[in-house]
Amino acid sequence: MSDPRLGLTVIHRRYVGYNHAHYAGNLVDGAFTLGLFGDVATEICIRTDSDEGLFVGYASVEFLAPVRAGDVVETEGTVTRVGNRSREITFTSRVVCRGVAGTDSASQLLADPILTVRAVGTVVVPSIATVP
Ligand SMILES: C/C=C/C(=O)SCCNC(=O)CCNC(=O)[C@H](O)C(C)(C)COP(=O)(O)OP(=O)(O)OC[C@H]1O[C@@H](n2cnc3c(N)ncnc32)[C@H](O)[C@@H]1OP(=O)(O)O
Repeated sequence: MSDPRLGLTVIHRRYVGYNHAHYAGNLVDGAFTLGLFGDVATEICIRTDSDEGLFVGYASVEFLAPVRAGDVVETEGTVTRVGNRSREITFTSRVVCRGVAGTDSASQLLADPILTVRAVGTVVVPSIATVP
Protein backbone atom coordinates (compact mmCIF):
# COMPACT_ATOMS: atom_id res chain seq x y z
CA MET A 1 0.00 0.00 0.00
CA SER A 2 1.47 3.38 -0.95
CA ASP A 3 2.21 6.05 1.66
CA PRO A 4 -0.74 8.49 1.94
CA ARG A 5 1.74 11.39 2.17
CA LEU A 6 2.96 10.72 -1.38
CA GLY A 7 1.44 13.21 -3.78
CA LEU A 8 0.49 15.71 -1.09
CA THR A 9 0.56 19.15 -2.74
CA VAL A 10 0.78 22.59 -1.14
CA ILE A 11 0.36 25.82 -3.13
CA HIS A 12 1.25 29.36 -1.97
CA ARG A 13 0.50 32.59 -3.83
CA ARG A 14 2.48 35.74 -3.28
CA TYR A 15 2.66 39.27 -4.69
CA VAL A 16 6.31 40.20 -5.39
CA GLY A 17 6.77 43.71 -4.02
CA TYR A 18 9.04 46.25 -5.67
CA ASN A 19 11.31 46.05 -2.61
CA HIS A 20 12.45 42.69 -4.08
CA ALA A 21 13.72 44.18 -7.39
CA HIS A 22 17.47 43.50 -7.35
CA TYR A 23 18.77 43.62 -10.93
CA ALA A 24 18.17 45.67 -14.06
CA GLY A 25 14.63 45.50 -15.40
CA ASN A 26 13.14 44.93 -11.93
CA LEU A 27 14.53 41.38 -12.00
CA VAL A 28 14.21 39.52 -8.70
CA ASP A 29 17.07 37.36 -7.37
CA GLY A 30 16.73 33.58 -7.62
CA ALA A 31 17.08 33.19 -3.85
CA PHE A 32 13.66 34.84 -3.49
CA THR A 33 11.97 31.83 -5.10
CA LEU A 34 14.08 29.40 -3.05
CA GLY A 35 12.67 31.17 0.03
CA LEU A 36 9.17 30.51 -1.27
CA PHE A 37 10.05 26.84 -1.75
CA GLY A 38 11.17 26.77 1.89
CA ASP A 39 7.82 28.15 3.02
CA VAL A 40 5.93 25.57 0.93
CA ALA A 41 8.16 22.81 2.34
CA THR A 42 7.44 24.03 5.86
CA GLU A 43 3.68 23.70 5.36
CA ILE A 44 4.19 20.25 3.81
CA CYS A 45 6.19 19.12 6.87
CA ILE A 46 3.52 20.48 9.21
CA ARG A 47 0.87 18.55 7.28
CA THR A 48 2.85 15.29 7.03
CA ASP A 49 4.72 15.27 10.35
CA SER A 50 3.35 17.98 12.66
CA ASP A 51 6.78 19.66 12.58
CA GLU A 52 8.30 22.53 10.57
CA GLY A 53 11.14 20.30 9.29
CA LEU A 54 14.57 21.38 8.00
CA PHE A 55 15.77 21.65 4.41
CA VAL A 56 18.83 19.43 3.92
CA GLY A 57 19.51 19.97 0.20
CA TYR A 58 18.45 20.42 -3.38
CA ALA A 59 19.14 17.73 -5.99
CA SER A 60 18.37 20.25 -8.75
CA VAL A 61 17.33 23.86 -9.23
CA GLU A 62 16.59 25.34 -12.65
CA PHE A 63 15.91 29.03 -13.22
CA LEU A 64 13.88 28.97 -16.43
CA ALA A 65 12.44 32.49 -16.77
CA PRO A 66 12.74 35.80 -14.89
CA VAL A 67 10.62 36.80 -11.90
CA ARG A 68 9.97 40.55 -11.84
CA ALA A 69 8.77 42.97 -9.19
CA GLY A 70 5.00 43.37 -9.50
CA ASP A 71 4.47 39.71 -10.43
CA VAL A 72 2.06 37.46 -8.59
CA VAL A 73 3.67 34.03 -8.28
CA GLU A 74 2.16 30.65 -7.52
CA THR A 75 4.58 28.24 -5.87
CA GLU A 76 3.79 24.56 -5.60
CA GLY A 77 5.40 21.58 -3.86
CA THR A 78 4.49 17.91 -4.12
CA VAL A 79 5.84 15.07 -1.99
CA THR A 80 7.50 12.57 -4.36
CA ARG A 81 9.29 10.28 -1.90
CA VAL A 82 8.84 9.46 1.79
CA GLY A 83 11.88 8.04 3.58
CA ASN A 84 12.41 7.37 7.25
CA ARG A 85 12.95 11.03 8.26
CA SER A 86 13.45 12.49 4.78
CA ARG A 87 10.75 13.70 2.39
CA GLU A 88 11.59 14.54 -1.23
CA ILE A 89 9.60 17.39 -2.72
CA THR A 90 9.27 18.51 -6.33
CA PHE A 91 8.75 22.28 -6.66
CA THR A 92 7.58 24.65 -9.37
CA SER A 93 6.96 28.38 -9.38
CA ARG A 94 4.92 30.23 -11.99
CA VAL A 95 4.10 33.87 -12.68
CA VAL A 96 0.30 34.16 -12.80
CA CYS A 97 -0.06 37.98 -12.98
CA ARG A 98 2.35 40.55 -14.45
CA GLY A 99 2.45 44.31 -14.85
CA VAL A 100 1.81 45.81 -18.28
CA ALA A 101 4.99 47.36 -19.70
CA GLY A 102 4.88 51.09 -20.31
CA THR A 103 2.10 51.78 -17.79
CA ASP A 104 2.26 53.06 -14.23
CA SER A 105 0.29 50.34 -12.51
CA ALA A 106 -1.69 48.26 -15.01
CA SER A 107 -1.32 44.54 -14.47
CA GLN A 108 -3.08 41.47 -15.77
CA LEU A 109 -3.82 37.82 -15.17
CA LEU A 110 -1.73 35.73 -17.58
CA ALA A 111 -3.72 33.30 -19.73
CA ASP A 112 -0.63 31.06 -19.75
CA PRO A 113 1.31 31.23 -16.47
CA ILE A 114 5.09 31.41 -16.94
CA LEU A 115 7.10 28.57 -15.38
CA THR A 116 10.06 30.36 -13.73
CA VAL A 117 11.77 27.88 -11.41
CA ARG A 118 11.73 24.10 -11.09
CA ALA A 119 13.52 22.16 -8.33
CA VAL A 120 13.76 18.91 -6.41
CA GLY A 121 14.70 19.12 -2.74
CA THR A 122 14.71 17.11 0.48
CA VAL A 123 13.53 18.04 3.95
CA VAL A 124 14.22 16.15 7.17
CA VAL A 125 11.85 15.86 10.10
CA PRO A 126 12.57 14.64 13.67
CA SER A 127 12.32 10.90 14.26
CA ILE A 128 9.54 11.38 16.78
CA ALA A 129 7.07 13.95 15.56
CA THR A 130 5.79 16.24 18.31
CA VAL A 131 2.10 15.74 17.71
CA PRO A 132 0.17 17.81 20.28
C1 LIG B 1 11.17 23.33 5.60
C2 LIG B 1 12.32 24.24 5.31
C3 LIG B 1 13.12 24.68 6.28
C4 LIG B 1 14.35 25.41 6.01
O1 LIG B 1 14.59 25.96 4.97
S1 LIG B 1 15.46 25.43 7.30
C5 LIG B 1 16.86 26.35 6.71
C6 LIG B 1 17.88 25.54 5.96
N1 LIG B 1 18.18 24.28 6.57
C7 LIG B 1 18.93 24.16 7.69
O2 LIG B 1 19.38 25.12 8.31
C8 LIG B 1 19.22 22.77 8.14
C9 LIG B 1 20.66 22.58 8.56
N2 LIG B 1 20.98 21.13 8.54
C10 LIG B 1 20.75 20.36 9.62
O3 LIG B 1 20.41 20.81 10.71
C11 LIG B 1 20.99 18.88 9.42
O4 LIG B 1 21.77 18.65 8.29
C12 LIG B 1 19.66 18.08 9.26
C13 LIG B 1 18.89 18.09 10.61
C14 LIG B 1 18.78 18.68 8.15
C15 LIG B 1 19.97 16.63 8.89
O5 LIG B 1 20.94 16.17 9.77
P1 LIG B 1 20.84 14.68 10.33
O6 LIG B 1 19.59 14.51 11.10
O7 LIG B 1 22.13 14.36 11.06
O8 LIG B 1 20.80 13.86 8.95
P2 LIG B 1 21.01 12.33 8.68
O9 LIG B 1 20.64 11.55 9.93
O10 LIG B 1 22.37 12.10 8.10
O11 LIG B 1 19.94 12.02 7.51
C16 LIG B 1 18.56 12.11 7.76
C17 LIG B 1 17.81 11.78 6.48
O12 LIG B 1 18.15 12.78 5.49
C18 LIG B 1 18.72 12.15 4.33
N3 LIG B 1 19.73 13.07 3.79
C19 LIG B 1 20.82 13.53 4.44
N4 LIG B 1 21.51 14.37 3.66
C20 LIG B 1 20.81 14.45 2.49
C21 LIG B 1 21.01 15.17 1.27
N5 LIG B 1 22.06 16.00 1.11
N6 LIG B 1 20.11 15.02 0.29
C22 LIG B 1 19.03 14.19 0.44
N7 LIG B 1 18.79 13.48 1.59
C23 LIG B 1 19.67 13.62 2.57
C24 LIG B 1 19.30 10.84 4.84
O13 LIG B 1 19.44 9.90 3.78
C25 LIG B 1 18.25 10.44 5.86
O14 LIG B 1 17.12 9.93 5.15
P3 LIG B 1 16.09 8.87 5.80
O15 LIG B 1 15.75 9.34 7.19
O16 LIG B 1 14.88 8.87 4.94
O17 LIG B 1 16.80 7.54 5.84
